[in-house]
Parts: sequence; C-alpha cells; structure tokens
Amino acid sequence: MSFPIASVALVNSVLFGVYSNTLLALTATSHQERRAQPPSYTNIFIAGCTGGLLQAYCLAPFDLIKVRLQNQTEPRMQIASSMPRYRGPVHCASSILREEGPQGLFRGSWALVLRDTPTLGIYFVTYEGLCRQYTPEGQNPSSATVLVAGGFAGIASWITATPFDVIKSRMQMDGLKGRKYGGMLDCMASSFRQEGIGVFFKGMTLNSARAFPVNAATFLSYEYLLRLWR
Ligand SMILES: CN(C)C(=N)NCCC[C@H](N)C(=O)O
Repeated sequence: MSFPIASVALVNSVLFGVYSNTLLALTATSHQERRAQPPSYTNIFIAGCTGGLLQAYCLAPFDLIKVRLQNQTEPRMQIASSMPRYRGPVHCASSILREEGPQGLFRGSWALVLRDTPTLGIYFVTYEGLCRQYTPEGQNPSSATVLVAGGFAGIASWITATPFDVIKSRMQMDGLKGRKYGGMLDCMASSFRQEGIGVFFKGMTLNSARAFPVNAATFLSYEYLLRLWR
C-alpha cells in the first residue's frame, strides 16, 4: 500500500510541476497574474500534454512496479511451498532487471505515454474551462468550483485514457510468464480479436467513479498550495 501512495505523490508532483513551469514559459505570467490575463486553451493544452509526457516517461518504471505488485496473487508470506514472486518494490525492480533486462522496466511505456500525453492536456483544459465558466472575471475560483471542476477534469481524462490504460496494463504484465505480445500494436489487435471493441472500455466506469473524488481533492490541494506560496 505504501508504494502506490508514494508513487501517486511522485507522479502528481512531476505532473503539476512540469505543467505550471511550461505554462509559465509559454505565457510569462504567474499563477496570480493568470486570473487577470487568462492563458489560451492552446497553451493550457500544450502545458498539460508536456506534463503528461514527462511524468509518463520518467515514472514508467514506478508504474510498472505498482502494476506488477498489485496483480501479484500469490500470498505475501510463505505458505507451504508458494513463495511470492516479488517480496516488495525493491525486490520487484531487481527481479525485473535481472530477468527482463533494463528495457523490462520500461515495458508498456509507449502505451503509458500515449495514455497520458493527450489526456492530461484534456485534463487541464477541462479544469480551466469549468473554473472560468463558474468564476466571475479576475477572481479566484471558490473551493466548491475547484472541487467540481477538478472532479469533472478527472472523469474527462479517464474516459479518454481508458483504451490505452487497458493496453498499458496488459503490456506491463506481459513478460511475467514469457512474452505473449509482439508489441503494443499486436497487443491491441489480439485483444480486439479475442474480446471485441468492449475490451478498450474495460474499467471505464470504475476509473471515472474513482476519478471524481481523487481529482477534486488533488486540484483543491494544488490551488491551496499555490495561494499559500505566492
Ligand atoms: C491517465 N490519466 C487520465 C491521468 N493521469 N489523469 C490525471 C489524473 C491523475 C490522478 N492522479 C488520478 O489518478 O486520477
């Protein structure tokens, strides 16, 4: 449990840090100045995509370890003769390095990049769009607006991210017991052949239901910290 929590914290700090700094570089305005001179949606989209791209690529090994540990069904402690394959995050990383080589740690990273780059652009555009819609010009959004806009931004990003999320998770689990897929395209084609179009929407309802509270809280903390540090 501590590993997924730590990796979410790391992912969010890279994402929001890159997003804010890219927007600063594109618009040359601080967070406070942006209320009076709102950045264009194109700049917000570019900054969001940049944040998504960098967080996905840099943090791909953390996501892979999280997925492998979460999908491990053997018990954690030794019962009879069944030893868990991975005894924790460090053991998981070293086993992947030993058994699958350094590239093994980046398995599924293309699908992760394709999942996160456009969808994080959509994420920040949705958030900003909703905040602007419900906030009088030149003012900061209220906490209720931030919560609702953050929640819907999470839902919009997860609805669009789910097809690549399915492929990413399958690619990351591939390699555990031999290689089943020849690559990302092969994984997409064979999943589609065997399970039909519905395969690309597996988990969408659950992802979206989880996304509302998670991202409402994420954006509330982000806005609060920005106002605190200004
Ligand atoms: C792949 N997608 C859609 C995203 N990363 N979206 C942004 C939300 C991030 C948040 N930590 C969450 O887990 O919902």
